[in-house]
Amino acid sequence: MNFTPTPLSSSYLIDLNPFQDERGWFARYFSKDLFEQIGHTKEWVQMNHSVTYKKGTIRGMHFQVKPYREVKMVRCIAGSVYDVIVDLREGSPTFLQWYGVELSAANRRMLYIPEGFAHGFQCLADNCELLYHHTEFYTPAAEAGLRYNDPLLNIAWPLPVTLLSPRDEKHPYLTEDFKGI
Ligand SMILES: Cc1cn([C@H]2C[C@H](O)[C@@H](COP(=O)(O)OP(=O)(O)O[C@H]3O[C@@H](C)C(=O)[C@@H](O)[C@H]3O)O2)c(=O)[nH]c1=O
Repeated sequence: MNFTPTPLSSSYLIDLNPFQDERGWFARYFSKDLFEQIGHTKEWVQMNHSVTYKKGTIRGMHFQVKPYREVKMVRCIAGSVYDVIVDLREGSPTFLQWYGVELSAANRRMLYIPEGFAHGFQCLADNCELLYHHTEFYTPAAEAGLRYNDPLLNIAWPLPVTLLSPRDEKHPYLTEDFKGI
């Protein structure tokens, strides 16, 4: 595995190093010792899988607030998505900056998302599948979200939006006095 820091501190793009032979390939995508080198010491307590049917659909932007903030690691195993994170850490030098990257079944990249970030993605193809690893349990009372099109974030989504969940249509817009999570 190769860990490449993104412009938002403590978040990483992770590339696999597959062993290839005539049968196919084999790759490790988590190893406690290697992840400790990037400061990851928590346990994954939940793993989720989503399928999104339609190109252009957005899911996000989601996060959990204290004391249920969580690290997430995401990986696309079918299709291709534009994956976006937003730094919501109070006092961070990159507060409210976003970073986007294509994750696909073909490039096998993963994104490591520290606590204090919002996360979302747009499907670049039909039938995209994502795997998520979480360090906290799903806690509906701690769930929160940002609007994908918040003018204070100005995220450059690559495609017109074809579908959003009713919940994602209703997240509040940020205000100038937002101090972070
Ligand atoms: C996120 C989540 C949802 N659910 C339930 C609640 C709801 O009935 C149904 C669908 O939930 P949602 O509409 O919130 O799913 P979705 O909009 O796909 O939420 C996901 O979005 C991406 C961007 C993320 O980063 C994920 O962590 C997660 O927040 O699944 C769980 O049981 N466990 C979970 O961990």
